[in-house]
Amino acid sequence: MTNNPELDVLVIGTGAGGAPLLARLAAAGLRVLALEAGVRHRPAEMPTDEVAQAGLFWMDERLSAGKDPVGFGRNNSGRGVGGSTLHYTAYTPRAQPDDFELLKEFGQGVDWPLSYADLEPYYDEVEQFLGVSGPSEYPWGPPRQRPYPHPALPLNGAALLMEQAAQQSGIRTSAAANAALSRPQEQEGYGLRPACSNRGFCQAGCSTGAKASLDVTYLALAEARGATIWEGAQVTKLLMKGGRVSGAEFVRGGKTQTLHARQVVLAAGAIETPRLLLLSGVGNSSEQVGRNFMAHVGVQVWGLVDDDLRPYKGIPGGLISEDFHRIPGLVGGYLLQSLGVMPVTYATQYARGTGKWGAALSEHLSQYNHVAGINVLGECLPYAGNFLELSSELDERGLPKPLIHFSFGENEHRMAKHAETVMRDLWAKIGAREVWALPRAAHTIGTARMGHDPSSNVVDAFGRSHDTPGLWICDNSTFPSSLSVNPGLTQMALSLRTADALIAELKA
Ligand SMILES: Cc1cc2nc3c(=O)[nH]c(=O)nc-3n(C[C@H](O)[C@H](O)[C@H](O)COP(=O)(O)OP(=O)(O)OC[C@H]3O[C@@H](n4cnc5c(N)ncnc54)[C@H](O)[C@@H]3O)c2cc1C
Repeated sequence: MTNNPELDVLVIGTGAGGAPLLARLAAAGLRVLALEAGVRHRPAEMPTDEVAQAGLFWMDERLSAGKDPVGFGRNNSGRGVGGSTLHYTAYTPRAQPDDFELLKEFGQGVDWPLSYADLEPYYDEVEQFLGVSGPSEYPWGPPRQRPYPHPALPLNGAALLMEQAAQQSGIRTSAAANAALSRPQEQEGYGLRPACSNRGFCQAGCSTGAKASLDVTYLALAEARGATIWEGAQVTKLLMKGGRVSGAEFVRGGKTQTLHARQVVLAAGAIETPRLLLLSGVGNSSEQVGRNFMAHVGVQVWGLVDDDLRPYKGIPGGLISEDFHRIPGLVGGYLLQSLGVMPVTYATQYARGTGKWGAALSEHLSQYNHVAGINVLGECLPYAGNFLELSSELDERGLPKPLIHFSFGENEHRMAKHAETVMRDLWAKIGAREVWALPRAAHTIGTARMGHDPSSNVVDAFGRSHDTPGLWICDNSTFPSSLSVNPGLTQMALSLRTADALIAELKA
């Protein structure tokens, strides 16, 4: 049994929510420790081999229900020091101001309890710190305070084709903001991160440190400033004392241990965070824990072309269009992004999306070097029927598995259809021989929503629990709406904002 009464803050999870906050708290001189279920995956130990890299993903079984059951596992969440950023594509667009005000604009969805202006300084800080590479001019959203710290990265084969097709269709595109370096950058606590070598296996882990996963950026800074990270430590319960959260019980090296702290930050992601809250019976007087689960409309459209594209090569996240940020008749909109894809991931997505198997699948995969993909991230509204609950099935620790109910609503179906038509047209423009769509939902969002009203939200606008002192939540679970962009940058900005509120409270 371990006990450390001196700890100011205990952080659970070291992904996009946990890591920036850990660094900020440590830099403020607070005594902080993070418990991370996964282990360290150092860049030099990342083989260019998707199968060997399965350890980057959260593979414990999650049960899926509903009309559009979400495929978990390698599809959508990470496990390791750095969380899902170890395998993210590192697309880092900002949300647009109106993303935070869907209800005001459409009378549907939910408004955030904060605005773009509240997040803007944090967006800027994160982009500079990670070393985001991006365009000097970006056609969408408000003007930036400062340019991106590095020029945009080169486009891969699919991105070049998408750019050509979009030009013919009158759709504007731009090189995307991507948190991989186009020039070397010194990183406190890590050393020199080199420029990206275009290896292309970003989603199997970057082997050079060029991609800004959080292990080589905010977590390196956190440790340099005195934070402690315990890897391989899976929290199984939040502990209460005197009506407040006082620490956590966790399993490390086969032993059950406990740690106590003045404040606890839950940053375990949008599935494990509500699961832990429900398992512990904490923070749920609103009865909203687990509710409002969202996953982006993520349909992909692929084209078969003559060019030898080698889809595994180059930056997988290169080209973007936000021309469909608003679509008449729909609530919200979507962005278009070019794809790069590794072979096993592609085979899995193709088999899942088309139901093809055996000889038909093998035959299709023989053309892998000639496939070009585009995908969308579209707004998903929060629905009462989309939620996480504890299943009666138990995992190997004897804890209930999470069961996630998910069905797209009318808006999501219409958006996916709209996007599919746009993308099919794009591939038709450049003469693709065959075009097919893979329906998909992307990212895990919602389940511990932030908002002003304690009766319908789990945390406040800073991530502070409405009903349980000592508890903060800082991960994708707190998003009130899905936003029509990739969630990573917004999550890191929120993390710094939560850290500032926490520091203010601890130092008051
Ligand atoms: C394939 C893929 C590509 C992506 N690409 C992009 C992209 O290009 N751009 C973008 O913005 N976003 C992208 N994302 C999404 C992005 O990675 C996530 O939105 C973001 O990392 C979520 O942050 P989080 O803190 O909520 O969770 P995570 O980053 O997943 O961190 C949660 C951490 O908590 C740990 N944990 C969980 N339970 C426990 C427990 N009980 N005890 C201790 N530790 C625990 C986990 O191991 C994990 O390390 C991608 C995601 C995937 C899956």
